[in-house]
Amino acid sequence: TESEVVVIGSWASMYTSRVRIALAEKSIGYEFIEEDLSNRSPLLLKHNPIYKKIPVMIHKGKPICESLIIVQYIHETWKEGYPLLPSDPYLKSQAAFWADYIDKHIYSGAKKFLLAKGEEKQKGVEEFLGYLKVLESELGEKPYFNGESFGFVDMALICFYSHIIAFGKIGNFSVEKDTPKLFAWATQCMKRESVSKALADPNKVYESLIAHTS
Ligand SMILES: N[C@@H](CCC(=O)N[C@@H](CSO)C(=O)NCC(=O)O)C(=O)O
Repeated sequence: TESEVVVIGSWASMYTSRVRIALAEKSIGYEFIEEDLSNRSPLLLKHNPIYKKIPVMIHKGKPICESLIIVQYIHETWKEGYPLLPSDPYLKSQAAFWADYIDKHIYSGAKKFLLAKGEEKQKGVEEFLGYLKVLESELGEKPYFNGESFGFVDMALICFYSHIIAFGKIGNFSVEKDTPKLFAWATQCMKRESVSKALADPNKVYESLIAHTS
């Protein structure tokens, strides 16, 4: 693979979608390699020997791992075009805080109820909705987490949207009813081609989740 930019990822991986959104916002072309995590490729093992996870971005032969770090690398490497992070250090710190909050709570929170039954499941769903409500109150009346324009935190969360819809099917909650502000925000983000082209179909995500959690 001699393309200048290569992404090793998967259609079902929200973290991979994050990188695809960032590259699209910067109009950077790349080669995409679909990884089979049940049978990892030598390329993945070579370029992410520590975590053996996707996504990995390979730029001029050198690997960058961890989706938020990849987005920051893209921001710093391709300086022209759409800004992926605020230039102000304080605003950048707040964006990093909320992206970190998302990565600490959203997927791990969902896993609590995806595999649970009955009382445990209900408790897990309430806890998960609690994390979404914290994000909802952080969003407040702003159109985007970063304020007036789509930015780093928006990218960090919207990549989960198809999964959150699928989680709602399993956990019997509705984003539209339970977190209406997030629903309105996501609907707005989905109008961006960079987002709509990167996210998996929620039904496909749902099918793969129940296949893996039944
Ligand atoms: N913090 C990392 C998480 C990547 C990840 O978990 N990727 C998953 C696929 S997406 O659900 C993965 O590679 N899982 C394989 C494994 O956990 O072994 C990031 O932001 O890039």
